[in-house]
Amino acid sequence: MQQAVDNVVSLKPDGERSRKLIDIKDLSLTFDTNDGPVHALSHIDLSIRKGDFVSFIGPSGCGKTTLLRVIADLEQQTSGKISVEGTTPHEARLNRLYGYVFQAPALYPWRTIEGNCALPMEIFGYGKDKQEVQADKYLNLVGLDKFRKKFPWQLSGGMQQRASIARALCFEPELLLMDEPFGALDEITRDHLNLELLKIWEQTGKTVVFVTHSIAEAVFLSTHIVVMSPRPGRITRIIQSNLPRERPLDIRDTPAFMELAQEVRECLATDHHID
Ligand SMILES: Nc1ncnc2c1ncn2[C@@H]1O[C@H](COP(=O)(O)OP(=O)(O)OP(=O)(O)O)[C@@H](O)[C@H]1O
Repeated sequence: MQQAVDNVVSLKPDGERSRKLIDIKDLSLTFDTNDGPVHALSHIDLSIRKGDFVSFIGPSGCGKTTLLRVIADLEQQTSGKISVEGTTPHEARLNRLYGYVFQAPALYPWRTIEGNCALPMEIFGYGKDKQEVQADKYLNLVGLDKFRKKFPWQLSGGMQQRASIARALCFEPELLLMDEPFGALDEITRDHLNLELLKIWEQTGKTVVFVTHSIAEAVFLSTHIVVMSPRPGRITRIIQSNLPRERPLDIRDTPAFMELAQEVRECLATDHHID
């Protein structure tokens, strides 16, 4: 059964329904390859409201990254419609609506952490002073203020990933698109960055779309969990979290958390066929 995020209650703290930021209707994407067509996305319907934290979860090849890339205007759909803040993804990109965090931090080794953070702002034509103020603000937010003059190779993997989150935030995009940002990190660092990310989400009120393979991570972070399945890539279920917004790590030991994780696990198992 498919249920759009839009169909479940998504309330702002004052009780009002927040506005739609991403609206996807009957969207499909087929890649033409030498081995024939690959149906990466099939009939996707999804609405994401401002302030939501939405995770895409599903087995390898179910189209999570492709869907994120369509939102980011890095891939074009074959059919169907998508709007981002009421415009095309292309216009949204030109309007600097989103910051994108990749699985690998992708920092330039010859630039300092501060210099890496400043890069998108340079491209967008920010003045030097503004670049400094913004880099300062977001390096502080991710706890890297003391490392601003270091080069990426002088930092741990987790710190590099925090720097790439600061880089994605420093031009104040409304939307944060994150493609398995913590997938390559050890569990302790990952826990720590999950907490940091929730804190940033609370403090900045951003909308986050997050790709993960981890059920625990999806349940811990999200307001909505989008379960996907492959061949063709499609949404099989959208689960709204009933967990409180405030989430210490030990929430994972509560019955409510475990029940939700079990629900996601069952959805994944139902649709996961190994060929
Ligand atoms: N540029 C491309 N050209 C051809 N096929 C592609 C391309 N990009 C992705 N695919 C295919 O589309 C399908 C969906 O890929 P995608 O990377 O979105 O899946 P995913 O769920 O993110 O997988 P993973 O969890 O392994 O990262 C896969 O079958 C993949 O091989």
